[in-house]
Amino acid sequence: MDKIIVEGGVPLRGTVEVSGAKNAALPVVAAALLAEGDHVVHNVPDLADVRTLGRILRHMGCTAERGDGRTVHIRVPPDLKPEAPYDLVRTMRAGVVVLGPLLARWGKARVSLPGGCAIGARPIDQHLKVLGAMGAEIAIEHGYVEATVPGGRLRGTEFVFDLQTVTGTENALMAAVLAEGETVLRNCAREPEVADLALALNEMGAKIEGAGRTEIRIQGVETLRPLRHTVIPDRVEAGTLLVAGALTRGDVVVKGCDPSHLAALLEKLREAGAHLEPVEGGLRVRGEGRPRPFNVRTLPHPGFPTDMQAQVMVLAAVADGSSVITETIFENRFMHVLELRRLGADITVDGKTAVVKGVPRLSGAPVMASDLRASAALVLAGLDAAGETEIQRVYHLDRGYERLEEKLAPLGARIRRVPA
Ligand SMILES: CC(=O)N[C@H]1[C@@H](OP(=O)(O)OP(=O)(O)OC[C@H]2O[C@@H](n3ccc(=O)[nH]c3=O)[C@H](O)[C@@H]2O)O[C@H](CO)[C@@H](O)[C@@H]1O
Ligand SMILES: C=C(OP(=O)(O)O)C(=O)O
Repeated sequence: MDKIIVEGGVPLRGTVEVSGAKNAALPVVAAALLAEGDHVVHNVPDLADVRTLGRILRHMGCTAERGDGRTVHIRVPPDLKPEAPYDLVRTMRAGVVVLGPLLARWGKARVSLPGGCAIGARPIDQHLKVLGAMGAEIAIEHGYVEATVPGGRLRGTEFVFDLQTVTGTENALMAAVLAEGETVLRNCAREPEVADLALALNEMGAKIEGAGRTEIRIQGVETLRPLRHTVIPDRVEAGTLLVAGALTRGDVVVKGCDPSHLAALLEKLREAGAHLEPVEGGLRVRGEGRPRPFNVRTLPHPGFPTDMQAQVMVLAAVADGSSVITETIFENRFMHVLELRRLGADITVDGKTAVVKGVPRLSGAPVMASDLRASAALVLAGLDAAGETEIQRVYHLDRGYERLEEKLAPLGARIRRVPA
């Protein structure tokens, strides 16, 4: 198991390029299951989760290969085995996004329930409810979702989600595009990744209106053509790099990001005293002195993203005053707190709320990553802490960042990966 070693205290300077979004690439690649033939998806990040999804597709009988660099080629055969096995799905929650397309195109699916997850229970009841409303018959057997569509074709429906779910909305979209008649989905997630998936589906010939809003209308079509799509930039990676620039009192240009996806974070960075300016093709961030304290409440998009909560907590940890951070999306997403305390942070947690009293400086120590964004927070903390921080279990980090250390080192960070 690799670890990452960071020596803190260097203000980061220079330009860094953002990769394609994990959370958009995963459903878009899964959407290939909706059409037989040769699919091409550009700007796909080379991440552990994307490689796992490739393995799931190959298990079904597809081919899925990375061409040169950021392009992925998928061939979907005329017949396949509509199954996502436990051994693959257990390492990644997003494996569930194959369920909608399998039912829509193949009328059958056997998909392992995702395994337990550190950040919360993460049920998939809404996914199953909407697919049931479209006519799928679903049973949970031996840890698998076993679903069939009597008659072979889902039918359009009107459905109101009990809560806004990102992958639930994505599964519903992918199911509805080939269903008979119209589907109206209400209380949908509005994340940019949902809109990107809808764009990709429309490029395949789907008829979706309203993605990115809470009400989405889909007219089902008979068949779709293969994908030709370029994935949007990763707003969470971009956000993490912006925090790195501000935290280290650096001067960093994050190229290739879309500022319109980052509004809630940028607001907080400004409140914390960072200077932000749009530059050609990206955003420039400059940090000066200690951050000012700020309060954050995670919410569905366009609110502050839960996937950036751990990273901004590091900024709060060295702020000149107290900040309050409230996590409303996942019930167990404060696991980085214990490790940040090991680095000298003064944080108390009461239920959904963390009170962070800024200290002048963190001090390096060995720490353990517990989940993806917690790992990113520990890397950030290490960039600023005095001395050396050694982060273990970086396989969590590699689920969502394309060799983060190789993006940070050219900015001057003293960071290295040590293979186990
Ligand atoms: C691959 C991907 O895109 N992952 C993102 C996606 O995860 P994911 O799609 O799993 O997250 P959801 O939006 O579904 O979860 C939001 C909340 O709804 C709850 N819920 C969800 C579905 C359901 O059927 N029942 C239910 O109760 C969840 O437990 C959670 O409390 O959105 C999250 C919230 O922005 C992000 O943190 C993840 O990075
Ligand atoms: C929680 C995350 O991802 P996933 O839904 O893939 O677990 C994340 O990207 O921070």
